[in-house]
Amino acid sequence: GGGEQSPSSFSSIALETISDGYDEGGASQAESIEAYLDRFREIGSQTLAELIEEISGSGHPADCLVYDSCMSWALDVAKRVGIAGAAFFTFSCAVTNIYSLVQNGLLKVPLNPGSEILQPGLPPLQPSDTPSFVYVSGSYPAFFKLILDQFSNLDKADWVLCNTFHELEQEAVDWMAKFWPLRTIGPTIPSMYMDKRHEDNWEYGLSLLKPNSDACMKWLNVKPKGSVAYVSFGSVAVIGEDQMEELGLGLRRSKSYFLWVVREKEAAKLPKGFVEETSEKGLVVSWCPQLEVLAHEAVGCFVTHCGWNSTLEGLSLGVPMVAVPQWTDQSTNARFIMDVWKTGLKAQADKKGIVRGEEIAHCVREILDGERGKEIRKNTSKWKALAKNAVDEGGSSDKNIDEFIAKLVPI
Ligand SMILES: O=c1ccn([C@@H]2O[C@H](COP(=O)(O)OP(=O)(O)O[C@H]3O[C@H](CO)[C@@H](O)[C@H](O)[C@H]3O)[C@@H](O)[C@H]2O)c(=O)[nH]1
Repeated sequence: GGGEQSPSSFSSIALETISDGYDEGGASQAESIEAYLDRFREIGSQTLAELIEEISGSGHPADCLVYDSCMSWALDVAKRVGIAGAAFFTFSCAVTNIYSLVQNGLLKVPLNPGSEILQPGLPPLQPSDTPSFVYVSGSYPAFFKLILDQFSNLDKADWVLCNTFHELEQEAVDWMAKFWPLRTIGPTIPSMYMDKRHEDNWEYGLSLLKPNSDACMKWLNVKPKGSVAYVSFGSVAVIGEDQMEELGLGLRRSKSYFLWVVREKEAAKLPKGFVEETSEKGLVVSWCPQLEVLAHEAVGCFVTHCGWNSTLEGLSLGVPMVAVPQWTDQSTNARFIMDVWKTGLKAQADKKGIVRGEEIAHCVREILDGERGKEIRKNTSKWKALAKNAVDEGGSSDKNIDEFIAKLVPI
């Protein structure tokens, strides 16, 4: 829930809704996150079972329930009504692996701040490279519990699907596949940006907010190739006022053009007069068509919070990244961008956890004009090709999807 725009086109997929128990007034009526999640589990289990029943009466009964891995109760519903269940993980496999290692006790929390983490399926990591729920002990306990609960009944899942591709995360995928029927099926990016096998498939079919598409594309169309830094922090992150100011300073100081997405709710934190004073080189919008923007040749780098979708999009469309992680899984994604895939630079935060304007300007400059930028662009081209191959006919993700579909035998 909570989306401000309704789904536009789902092509062949029909969209149904179920009640989460908060039909009047929405989730904000709940006393706490815990209360919301409890009621969602309780009411959702009933309403989801009813929906599956209803569908069974139609000409196209459900064979399998693919559920967001954070709704572990949905698997119990699938089993109760006698259909297959597939957990869909929307994080990277490395992140999912870290969470599973915490859940089964191999990785003990709180982490020892000084010691390197050496665990199966992962490169050596610093504690601060793990998701914030893990390394900031005691933070967001309700979310952390939800995250660990993903594994509570996972042994009963018929499939574990991950939005990644084998070549990208071989170590984590091979390790986790020892325990679960795990298949990589990503990147789940619309076909026209990848293999182009599905001609109408330009969009996810769901946009969280309404993009200012015309303004963005018109602005980009007249900018030279590789001259623009695209800046976005996704749909959730709440940026501190100090950090916002530093971002503004950095963009002002960097020599490049910038397209900066500042969600409406965040706009009051923009430095006073910023939009007017920088209008020669910058455009600030409340939401943009991100895939279209990343695919535009004017864009030379992506300053990102490293949400997993943005990370995959940047990597698959071949855009070098400046990683400015905020919380949850983003710190892990940032580490992989910088040191494993080598498709970007991680902007270093100061002692207060703030990335200064100087640092942002420096990273953007390095990527657009520096020596390291050249090396990074070589790597981004490589990963772009590998991502496309994975979803194209006969690629690793394509084969996994075929296998999943072939084995869905109606009962
Ligand atoms: O102006 C914009 C900005 C973003 N997007 C899209 O919005 C999505 C953002 O997704 P993501 O990068 O994953 O960020 P969040 O919305 O912040 O995602 C949450 O969920 C992710 C997946 O579980 C986690 O990895 C993140 O840490 C968590 O914040 C992407 O598809 C973007 O293309 C737009 O279309 N227009």
